[in-house]
Amino acid sequence: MTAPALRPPGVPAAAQPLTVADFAALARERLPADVWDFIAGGAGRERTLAANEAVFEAARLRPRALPGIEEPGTSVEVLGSRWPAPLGIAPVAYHELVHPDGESGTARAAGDLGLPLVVSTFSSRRLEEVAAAATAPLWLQVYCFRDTATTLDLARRARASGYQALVLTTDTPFTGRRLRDLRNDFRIPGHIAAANLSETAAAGAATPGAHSRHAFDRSTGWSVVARLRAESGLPVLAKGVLTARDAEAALAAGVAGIVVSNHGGRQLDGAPATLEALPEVVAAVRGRCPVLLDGGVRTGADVLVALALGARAVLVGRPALYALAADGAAGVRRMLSLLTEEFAETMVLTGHATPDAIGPDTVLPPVPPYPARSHG
Ligand SMILES: Cc1cc2nc3c(=O)[nH]c(=O)nc-3n(C[C@H](O)[C@H](O)[C@H](O)COP(=O)(O)O)c2cc1C
Ligand SMILES: CC(C)CC(=O)C(=O)O
Repeated sequence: MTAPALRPPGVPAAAQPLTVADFAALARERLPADVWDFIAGGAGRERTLAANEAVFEAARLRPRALPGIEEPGTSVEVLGSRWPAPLGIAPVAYHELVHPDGESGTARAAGDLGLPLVVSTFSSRRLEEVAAAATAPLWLQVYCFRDTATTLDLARRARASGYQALVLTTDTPFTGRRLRDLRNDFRIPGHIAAANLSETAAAGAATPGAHSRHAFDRSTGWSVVARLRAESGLPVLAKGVLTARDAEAALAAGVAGIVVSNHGGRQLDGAPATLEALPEVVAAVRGRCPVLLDGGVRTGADVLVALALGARAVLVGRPALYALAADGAAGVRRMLSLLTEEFAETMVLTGHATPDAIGPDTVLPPVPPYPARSHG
């Protein structure tokens, strides 16, 4: 693995990013203000955005004295694949917004660590091109378009190019009310494309809010899961489930997995933090499918807390873009390595030799009031 070239000669090793927060600071320095706002921001008053991280920060871990673990095993099995750590990259649109390496760079980095990448419908590289760069599992995230042919075409192309699952986003009949983007009149720059979509389907995608309002199919119901499965032959996960009721509906529709997610606080402002919602969903699912979580995961200890409360694995969204902005594929590689190392160290300090052993007795449940977070 090559070291990231973030450190000019003469700059001490300590100046290297050591945390996701360090990557965020570098990204903020490097990105135009409106692009930063598009990525870092959320919907409405950004209460849910803030809560995602704050609830993780409020969690307390119970240490284990003399744990007697030389080297923990960090790998987990998800949908028949073994991941070296319970960690993957959530679908985020337009990686080229932050670095010319784009999704191909992210896929290379994830592949170097053997960790999965969920490619967004709004990838700035064609899903086939991303597959060519990948060496670890790829899943394709799917939005449902009013033009059904567009949706089904994505499902078929995913199968044809070796993707292992589809991730149906269920919380976005249109994009949330993102005040930063409205105030900035944010548009995706002209040289960056929604590369997976035909010219007709992509028309207007430069303004994501307006595009979603005319292009997304709001009449979509759970029957689409069977349709996507039949069209692609792939397992379908539902992303955006926060309640027992929706978990039941997803299972009844035949999903292979559930991602507890509030879309990084970008949809319903006031929705629970994902870590708050996780126990309700896990209890409803009763082991019938793997439950993943995204939203607010920023450290390896956060990964362990999510596993303790019943997640099989977690996904990170913004951290991938921050790391890509900071140093392209090398940055993403370093960010994923840091999280994996932190997770392994936290396993030892809490006395866990394998992820399966991490149970609810490992954490004291987070207690409000949660610390206030600033999101720039
Ligand atoms: C800039 C940005 C773009 C996103 N694009 C998509 C997308 O295209 N499809 C999707 O399902 N979720 C999308 N998401 C949501 C992420 O998949 C994920 O739910 C969220 O980022 C997780 O929270 P985190 O950023 O705190 O890790 C996006 C999030 C961000 C920040
Ligand atoms: C282009 C957008 C629809 C991507 C998205 O889901 C988001 O910005 O949260």
